[in-house]
Amino acid sequence: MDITITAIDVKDIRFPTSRSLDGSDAMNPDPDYSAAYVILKTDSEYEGHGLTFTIGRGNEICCRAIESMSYLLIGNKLSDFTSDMGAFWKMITGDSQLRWLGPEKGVIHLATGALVNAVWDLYAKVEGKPLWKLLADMSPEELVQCVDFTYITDAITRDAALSILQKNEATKRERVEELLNNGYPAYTTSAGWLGYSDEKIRRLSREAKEDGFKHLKMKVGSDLEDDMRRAGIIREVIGTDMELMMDANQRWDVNEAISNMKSLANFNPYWIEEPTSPDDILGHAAIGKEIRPVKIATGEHCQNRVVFKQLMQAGAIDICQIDSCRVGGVNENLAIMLMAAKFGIPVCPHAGGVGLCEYVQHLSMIDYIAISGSKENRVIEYVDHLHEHFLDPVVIKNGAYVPPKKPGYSIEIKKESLKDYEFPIGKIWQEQDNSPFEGGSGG
Ligand SMILES: C[C@H](O)[C@@H](O)[C@@H](O)[C@H](O)C(=O)O
Ligand SMILES: [Mg+2]
Repeated sequence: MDITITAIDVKDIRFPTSRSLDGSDAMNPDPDYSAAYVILKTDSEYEGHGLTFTIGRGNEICCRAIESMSYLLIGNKLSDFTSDMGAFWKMITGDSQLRWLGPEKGVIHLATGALVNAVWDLYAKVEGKPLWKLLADMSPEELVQCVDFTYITDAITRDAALSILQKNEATKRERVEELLNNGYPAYTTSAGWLGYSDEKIRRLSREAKEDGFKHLKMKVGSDLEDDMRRAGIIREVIGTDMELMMDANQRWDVNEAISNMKSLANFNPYWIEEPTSPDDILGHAAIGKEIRPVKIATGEHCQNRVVFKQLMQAGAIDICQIDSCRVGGVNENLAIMLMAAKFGIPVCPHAGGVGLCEYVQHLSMIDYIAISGSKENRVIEYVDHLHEHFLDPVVIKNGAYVPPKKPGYSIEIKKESLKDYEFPIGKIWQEQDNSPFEGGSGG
């Protein structure tokens, strides 16, 4: 079937999560989880949905960027894109006037992520498959065709990527079966938000353990004494057979990160995430040298495959935290996961936010099936917020993501939620208490 993209709807969707301090960390004390949300309309019954994640104010800027890019899609047939997904990606990031705003970073790249993912959602729906399966059914040649290797050939060539995929081809089916039986392991961040009281942290840590999670992440980076006290509470509840990860959300300078992690090492952290600026490749390398065996994790603010490449080349990261829509969507994440496989670095995606869990499960699954071929030392972040707004929400069983079965990229938000949470006209934002203009969450 061939369909044409006829129009693009963009919506500014915001959830007032700052009221309960869900998602709070040392850098971001009051996030309102938000989505610059896009719907690709077609001349058929199919729609492609996509979003990029922000934490509130400025979400409208992402929406405007998506609108500015939409002319690149409208009027095109889906098959114009799907016949060569790599060329599609080069086209959508290649408009010279729009590219000037990045290139391939910041708001314009967040907008790219939303649009690229919406095209993949549409493609998967038309093919009647969940995205992970659509990718799993591609031959190594088809999968490698989705990747734009511009700027990364010094780390991975098309041929090197192809041989990684070919090596895994014969055993792909076994891993699909294994995934369907056991799912993909998750870790939880739900217990560790910085704004939560000690009682709440204690209760949620206990629940995480009872729910079968083997890894839990806490926030650090506000005050060292406070971080140590909270780490002590969590360790007391989860014991020593669960891994504890720490996330500083870019709060520290390089030397500060080293000295604080020397103190926090007493709690045996598995990794420290975003210890410093996401752009500081040499800084991450320096921190890693001083604090290993604690691992260095980063990626949720890593702007594109080029920075990931350098982090890997410099031996600056031990854990690669891809983000589904910070970079340019599925295609660029395939490039990053292929590089990670080449460098032997486990991919543990950033999730949570709104819709990020729904998205990244598909990416980790294709990583396991076709790229790294392994689940060893790999976990997907899981956060228990806002899933009720999705038509095909994630399912977690025994601390693992259950592979989605419905066609698409699992990112479609329910119509009523799109209406109620649209900023500033939706009913949630019209209620006085939530108004950002009245001393509410938006400040
Ligand atoms: C503001 C957000 O909730 C962040 O704290 C969150 O994305 C976090 O860094 C994470 O790793 O989940
Ligand atoms: Mg983080």
